[in-house]
This record gives sequence, structure tokens and C-alpha cells, in this order.
Amino acid sequence: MSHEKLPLEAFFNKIEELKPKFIERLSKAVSIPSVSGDETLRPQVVEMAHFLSGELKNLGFHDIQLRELGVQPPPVSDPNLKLPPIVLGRYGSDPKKKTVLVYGHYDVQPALKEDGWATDPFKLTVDESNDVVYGRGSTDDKGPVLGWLNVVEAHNELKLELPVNLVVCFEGMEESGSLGLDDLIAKEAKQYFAGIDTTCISDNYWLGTKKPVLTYGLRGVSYYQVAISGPGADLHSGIFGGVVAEPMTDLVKVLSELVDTNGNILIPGVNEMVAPVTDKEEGLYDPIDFSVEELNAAAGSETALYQNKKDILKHRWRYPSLSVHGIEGAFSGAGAKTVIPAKVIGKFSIRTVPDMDPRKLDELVIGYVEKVFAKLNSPNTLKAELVHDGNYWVSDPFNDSFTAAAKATEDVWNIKPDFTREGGSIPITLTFEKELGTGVLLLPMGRGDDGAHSINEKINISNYINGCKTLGAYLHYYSKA
Ligand SMILES: C[C@H](N)C(=O)N[C@@H](Cc1c[nH]cn1)C(=O)O
Ligand SMILES: [Zn+2]
Ligand SMILES: [Zn+2]
Repeated sequence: MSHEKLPLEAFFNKIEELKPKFIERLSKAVSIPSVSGDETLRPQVVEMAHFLSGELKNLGFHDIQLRELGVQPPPVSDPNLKLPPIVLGRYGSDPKKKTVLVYGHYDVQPALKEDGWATDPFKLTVDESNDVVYGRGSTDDKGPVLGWLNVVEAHNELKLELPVNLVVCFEGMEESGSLGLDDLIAKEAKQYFAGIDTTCISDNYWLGTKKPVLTYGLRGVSYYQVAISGPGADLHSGIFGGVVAEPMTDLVKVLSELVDTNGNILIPGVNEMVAPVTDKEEGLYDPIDFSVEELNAAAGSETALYQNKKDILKHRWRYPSLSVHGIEGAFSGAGAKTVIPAKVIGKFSIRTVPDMDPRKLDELVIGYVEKVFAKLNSPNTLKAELVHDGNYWVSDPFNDSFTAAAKATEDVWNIKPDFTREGGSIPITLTFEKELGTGVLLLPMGRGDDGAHSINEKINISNYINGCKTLGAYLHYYSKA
């Protein structure tokens, strides 16, 4: 069924015309290594907040605030480390218009050239002939955050009124658990965020590479660390090997008992918390455009654990998963260093789904890790703890905001979007829904093969530019809903 189209050609053309400027804006943003998980890069995260507030000011936003959140809670190496500020701003305050809150994050995942990047991760590399720009944050989430600013700029240039009041909320700790933001939202629900009609987040990805999606669910995440310490310092393995208990050996044993090689979580009680699949839900997977080939292409390998679409989607969207991420303190460089590390910290996370209770999960995980370690009878010491967590979120996509986004997507991409859930997490989503009492829409810009969190992260230029058109068209359709 076709919908009544709004006359948005002039806006779309202006976005096209401003493409070089928008790429330049993204280039500046990517050049700031705002890695929230690396304490030594905290000044650069703060610099990114200032960059954004400067851009907002130039575009005519008002009531711009950089809200401080205090010091970062443990575990953290520097107990005085300040959290990066939340950037707030408004564009328009017409009581006759609807007000849309847009949220995004200006921090990024770590990235080193040595990880295997073909280019400098913090230098936007433009490959126009292949329709791609590469750089950390290009798709997650600097491209989409700047998309909202680009929409305002196109309206300014056209002297076209923005059809809604816009409120922006950009944070610098999303990749590290959104620490401090819950409290700020609760505090500002009836202050800065009063009168918000709906919330839109552009911070996830299409499922594949061809079809746009609108997203109505996210998995949560609970991130843990297990520290095992023994010797007073790193030791020579020729002198001490075989005569002292090695923390690394203990840790490898503990980590090996969390999950099996088929992805089954081995911690008793975890799978039992998962809500059963309903008959209604079974039918939702069939119409979704996705395949095992697309999964393999995005992963760059033929290592899928499931060979059919439905199982893949269920395991990405509605079952938990446990991933082991790394070991701090372990030797990981080139060469053959013969060291016994004195203290190693294993890191793993569990993606959570309805109806998992995060506090119950902590108890199960930490209790299990301690039990497995106790069975080793090791003289070393273990400390297992939660680093950060974020809620899962599932909503009803049948509302004005999703309808407006579907129309906008169809106008720009000439295809109706699929309605998807996301395997990743945006910890703050549920808080917006609960504290502001608004619906939340996830309106992604990038593709499923963008390599978010990976090496060679990219965004297709067409996704960046058409994504800006989609965000702007969404505001227009929503204003009329
Ligand atoms: C989907 C979103 N763009 C994203 O990447 N979220 C992160 C959030 C997170 C939580 N702890 C660490 N990162 C993710 O899903 O990993
Ligand atoms: Zn991310
Ligand atoms: Zn993100």
C-alpha cells in the first residue's frame, strides 16, 4: 500500500549538495580518538564533547549544556577519573510543534592500526569510487550523531523550518556502560526533557547490506572481569615454571568453563531465565530478509554456528550469548617472551534477553566462577566482579513514530523496511522509555557489514547521505502524525 508522500525533494537535494561538507564534518569527528574504555584517552573523549557543542552552537541550537557526571565508579585504575559530560541542546521551542529527543554517543571502541586496520583508524579514509569511508566511529556512532546535525544544517541553508522541536542528548560512555546517564535522565525527566513526545536513536545497523530496517528490540549486556593474582611480580618461566601456581593457567581453566564451542552458556541457571519463544514470535522471522551467506560475508568467514536464517536470528536477537573478550596483563605481543604473568584479568560479557534478571545473573555468574576456581585448589587469589551492565529492551513497533520512520525510509530507499531486533545493546534505551514515558524508535543508518567494533570500520557514503535524508524525512512525517 502506498502512502501520501511529503514534498521533500528540496531537502533531499540540499543533503546531496552538502555531501562534501558532511564528509568533512565526519572526518573531524573521527580524528578525535574518543575511546571511553581507555582511561588514558579520557581528555580526547571530553574534546569530542566540546567539538559537538561547538557544532551545535554554530547550527543555532540553544540551551546547550555540558553536564558533568562526577567521577567514574570502580572498577577503574584512577579513582579520580571524571566521566565525560553529557551534551544537551535544543533546536526550536515552539509549543505548537511536537518535540523529538534524539540520543547518540560520541565515544568509540578502542582501535589500533596494529589490530589489523588497513588505514589509520582515526583518520577518515574516503574511497568515493567504492562508496565507502573508513574510520573508527564512522558507523558507530559518529556518522549517525552527525546525521542529526546535518539535517539541521540542510534546513538552515534552505531556510526551511524544522517541523519539530529537537532536543539532543549525546553521551560519551555508551561503549562503557553509559555510566551516570540513568541518574541524569531521571533527574531531568521533568526539567530539561519535559514535553518530549518521542525518542529516536540512530545507533545500530541494518541486518544485511541491502534492505533498511527499523528496530524495536535490543539485547542487554552484563560485562564481567575475573582477576587472578599470585606472584609479587612477573616471573622467569625457566626459574619459576613448574614450581609456582600460575595465574594464567587458572584463568584459562575458569574461562574455558563459561561457554562451550557451540555457544552454549555453561553457567547453571542462566538459560532457565530466558522467556520461552511464543507461537506469535515464531512467525516474525520468516519475512525478514537475511541469510547465512550474509552472516558469513559480514563475519568474513564461513564459521556460522547455525545454517538457517531463523536459528541465526533467534540466537542474535532473543537468546543470550557469552563472549570471552580478552585477558589484561597477559603477554600478547610478537615474539616469544618467556614470562609468567603475575596478575591476569579475564574479561567476558553476557548479552541478556527477556526475562533475565541482571542481579540474579550477577549472583549466578560470580558464584559459578568462584566455585570453578575453588575446584582448582589453587593458592592464587581470585576476584570476580561486574564491570557494567545495560538493560535489554523490546517494544511495540505499531505507533506513529515507527509509521513515520517507515514512510521516510520508503521515500529515500524505495523499499519498505524490515522490522528487526538488534543483537547489540544500547544500555540507556529502556531508561528513556521508562523515565520520559515516551516510545523509542531505533532508526539505523549503517549496514550490517560495517564492522562496528571491528577493524576497518566503515560507513557507505550512500548510507551516510541517505541516512541523513531518512532522519530528516522522519521528522517531517512524525510532525504530521
Ligand atoms: C549497538 C551499539 N552501537 C553498540 O555498539 N553498543 C555497545 C554497548 C556496550 C555495552 N558495553 C560495551 N559496549 C555494544 O552492544 O557492545
Ligand atoms: Zn558500539
Ligand atoms: Zn553505538
